[in-house]
Amino acid sequence: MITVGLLGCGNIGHVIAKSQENFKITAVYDVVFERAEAFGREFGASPYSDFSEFLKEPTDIVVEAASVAAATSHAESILLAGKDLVIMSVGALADISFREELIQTAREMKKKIHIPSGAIMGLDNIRVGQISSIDKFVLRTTKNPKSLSREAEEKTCIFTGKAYDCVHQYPKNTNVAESLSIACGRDVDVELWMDPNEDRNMHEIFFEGEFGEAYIRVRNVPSPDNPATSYLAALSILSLLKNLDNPLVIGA
Ligand SMILES: NC(=O)C1=CN([C@@H]2O[C@H](COP(=O)(O)OP(=O)(O)OC[C@H]3O[C@@H](n4cnc5c(N)ncnc54)[C@H](OP(=O)(O)O)[C@@H]3O)[C@@H](O)[C@H]2O)C=CC1
Ligand SMILES: O=C([O-])CC(=O)C(=O)O
Repeated sequence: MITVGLLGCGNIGHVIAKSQENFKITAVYDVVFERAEAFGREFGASPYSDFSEFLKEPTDIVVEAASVAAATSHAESILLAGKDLVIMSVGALADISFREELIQTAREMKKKIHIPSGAIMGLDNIRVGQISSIDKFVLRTTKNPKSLSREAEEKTCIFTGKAYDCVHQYPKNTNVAESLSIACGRDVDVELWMDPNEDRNMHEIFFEGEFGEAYIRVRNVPSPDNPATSYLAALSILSLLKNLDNPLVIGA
């Protein structure tokens, strides 16, 4: 049984807690301690108000499902505590020097940093961008204004530019832009749209290079408890955890 420490007792945390099979969430931490306590009571995990005490619990892996700020503050100490790490708030890795320091720490500690596929598909083969030339890479994300905590009467483009800038402006909505950038090895182009007639969180990926061309479109059901987050994002952590101890590795 894999033991999991959960950082962030919100929407994703609850989805994964409801489907514990080959893993058990044994320790939880949230910026609001009462939330960690309630979560601990419901799912039988120990709640912590002190992050260093949370790290002393003997867990194999910590799942960060909190915020870019949480990932930035705590990722290094999680690795230094000898735990593998799943990062959901991938925007934290947009800072290249921070990312390289984390990778170096993980290497020294012989630990892994996992970036789940999250709210998109195709991250596995998009890594060809690291070994082969890419001529074009665009992510177009379209969400209902509610998912962006905004209002709009018509379809409106609210951002065009590089992933690095987008994740800084919309850290709760465009972590996938950073996942794609890390996978393909370049700061990808991003368009962010809000559309009052779209009830899904849609991500379209346009990708051209030496290999040929690809177009991937996912139209995700928003999480009922947090419409900014696609339900698929939580499922992707579950599939990652389910396969962690499987000797058969698929889609690498
Ligand atoms: N990689 C991907 O594809 C995707 C990534 N995400 C990201 O995953 C993360 C979790 O999403 P979700 O569960 O829906 O978010 P929620 O807001 O529902 O839950 C996050 C929980 O973590 C808490 N939290 C925030 N900051 C901290 C902190 N510094 N320390 C401890 N707890 C903290 C929040 O508290 P409070 O509410 O008070 O802030 C909240 O209780 C988000 O960063 C989201 O942007 C989401 C979708 C896709
Ligand atoms: O869940 C989604 O559709 C994408 C998202 O919020 C993110 O990348 O942060």
